[in-house]
Amino acid sequence: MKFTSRYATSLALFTDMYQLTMAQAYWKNNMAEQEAVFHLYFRKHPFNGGYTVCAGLADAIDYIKEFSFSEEDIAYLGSLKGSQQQPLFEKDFLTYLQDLTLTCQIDAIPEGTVVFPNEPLLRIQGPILQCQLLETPLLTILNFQTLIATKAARLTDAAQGDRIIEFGMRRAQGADGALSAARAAFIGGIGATSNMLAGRYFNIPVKGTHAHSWVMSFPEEQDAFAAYASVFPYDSVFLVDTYNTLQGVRKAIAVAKQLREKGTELLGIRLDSGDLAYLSKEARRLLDEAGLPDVSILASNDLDEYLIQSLKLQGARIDTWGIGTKLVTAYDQPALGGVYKLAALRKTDGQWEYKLKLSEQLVKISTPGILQVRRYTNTQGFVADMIYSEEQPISGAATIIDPADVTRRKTLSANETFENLLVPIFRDGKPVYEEPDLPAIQTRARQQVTQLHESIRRLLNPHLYPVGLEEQLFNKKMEIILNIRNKGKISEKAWAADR
Ligand SMILES: Nc1ncnc2c1ncn2[C@@H]1O[C@H](COP(=O)(O)OP(=O)(O)OP(=O)(O)O)[C@@H](O)[C@H]1O
Ligand SMILES: O=P(O)(O)OC[C@H]1O[C@H](OP(=O)(O)OP(=O)(O)O)[C@H](O)[C@@H]1O
Ligand SMILES: O=C(O)c1cccnc1
Repeated sequence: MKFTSRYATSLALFTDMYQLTMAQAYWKNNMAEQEAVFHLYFRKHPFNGGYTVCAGLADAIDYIKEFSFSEEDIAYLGSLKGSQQQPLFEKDFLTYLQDLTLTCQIDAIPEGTVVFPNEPLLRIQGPILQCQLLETPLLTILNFQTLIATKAARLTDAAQGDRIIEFGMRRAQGADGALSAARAAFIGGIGATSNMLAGRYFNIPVKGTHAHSWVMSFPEEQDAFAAYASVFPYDSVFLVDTYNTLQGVRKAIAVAKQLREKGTELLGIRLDSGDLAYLSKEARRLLDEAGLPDVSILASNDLDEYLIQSLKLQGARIDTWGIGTKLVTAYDQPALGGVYKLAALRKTDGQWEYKLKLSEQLVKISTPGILQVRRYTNTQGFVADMIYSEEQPISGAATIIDPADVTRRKTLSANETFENLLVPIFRDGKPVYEEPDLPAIQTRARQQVTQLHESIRRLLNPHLYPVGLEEQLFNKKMEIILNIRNKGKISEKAWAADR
C-alpha cells in the first residue's frame, strides 16, 4: 500500500511551515546543499514501560519514495503572502523545489525491533534542506506507529498467548489514525482487526462478532442468535450481554446445540459488560456442562493491559480479548515524544563538525556524531546497547556510559556477539532495503521482546535495560558541551562589559 495513495495529491506539503521557510532561507544563504546528519530518537519509553517496539518505517519509505512537489503544491506555495502581503516564497526557490529529487543516505532500525531512549531509530545524511523537509513527516509516521506497536506489545505480553483482536476503529484519532493504528497494533502482536480497510490494505486477518443492535432488532434474543447462525453457521460469536448475561449464555447454548444437530459448531460468545471475571467463569462452566468446551469466550469493554493482567489473576476464563479505545488511542499516553536533531555538518574542508543542542538537563542534550547502535547479546538474550559514532570505529572491548547517570558504566568484551541495528534504507535517494512483509515484522517484534529479561518486560516499574554512549563518543560530547558553555560565558562577559 502506498502511503500517499490514501490521499488525493502529493504529500510534499505534509510538513510544518517552518521546514519550508527554513528551506528557502538555506537556499538563499547558499547552504541548501551543505551535508548534514540528523537523528530521530525518543527520550523516554511510553507507558512508563521498559521497552519500545519501533514501527512505521514502511510508510516512511513510501513517503520518501514518492516525495516530490506537484504543480498544485507549487501553486499553493506561490499564493502564500507574508505579513506585508509580499510573496512568501520566491519564484526561483519554487522552481528549485519543483525540480528537487531527494539524494539522501538513510539508515534505520528495522520495524519490530525493541529500542531504547536516545537510540537513533533513523539517521539521515544529505543536503541539509532535504533533511529538514523530511523532519515532520518522519516524526509523524514513526512516533505514532511506534507508540501503538509498543502498546500492542504490552497487551500481547499481558495476554500470555491468548488471541487479541483490535476493535478500535470507531475511537481512533481520525481516518489515518485508524489505519496506521491497525498496522502498528498488528506489528506489536495483535492477531486480527475489525477494520476492513486495514485488512484489505495490509493483509491483516479480519475478525468480528455482532453488535447489540442485532439482538435488539429481534423480539427474542434466542431468535437473534439462531437467525445469525443460519447465515454464518461456521462463523458465529454471539454477544450475550444485551439483557442478562447468564441468560444470554443459556440461549447461546440452546442455539449451539441446534447447530450441532446440523453438524456445525458455535465458535464463541462475547461478554461486553459486567464483572468479566465472574461472568467468564460462569459462562465457561455452563458451556462445559453443556458439552461445549470448544466454544470460546471473547471479552471486550474498555480493556487494557492492566485489566487483562488483573482478570487473569482473578482466574477469568477468557480466551480472546477485544481491545479498542485504549489500544488505538494509546489512551494513557497519547503521544511518543520522538525528536529529530542535527548531529553533524560537513565543513568546507570535508571534515564533519559535530553539533549538539544544549539543555539544562544532561539527559536532554542531543548526541553529536554519525551514530550507530550496536546490540550485544548472549545466550540469555539482549545484554546491552552501545551508541557510537561511525567516525570512531570500535575495535576490541568497549565501555558504555549512561549519559543520564555517568557512574553507570559497563564494559563489553570484544568476544561478545553483537549486531549493528541501523541498516541502509536509501543510498543517494534510491531505496536499497528489502522490506519484510507484515507477518515477518510481527514475528520479529515477538522474538525481540522475548530476548528481554522479564524484569524489563514487566508493566510496573520495570528495570532499566543498559544503554550507553561508547566512551570516546561520551568524552567527545562532554568536550563539546564544555566548549559551548565556555564560549557562552565569554560572550556573557563581553555583553556585561558593553553595558
Ligand atoms: N473482574 C473485573 N475486575 C476488574 N475490572 C473489571 C472486571 N470486570 C470488568 N471490569 C472492567 O470494569 C470497567 C467497568 O465495567 P462495567 O461493567 O461497569 O462497564 P460499563 O461500561 O459500566 O458497562 P456497560 O457496558 O453495561 O455500560 C470496564 O473497564 C471493565 O472492563
Ligand atoms: O471498549 P473498547 O476497548 O473501546 O472496544 C470496542 C467497544 O466498541 C463496541 O461497543 P461500543 O463502545 O461502541 O458501545 P458500548 O460501550 O455501548 O458497548 C464493543 O462492544 C466494545 O465494547
Ligand atoms: O466485531 C466486534 O465484536 C466489534 C467490532 C468493533 C467494535 N466492537 C466490537
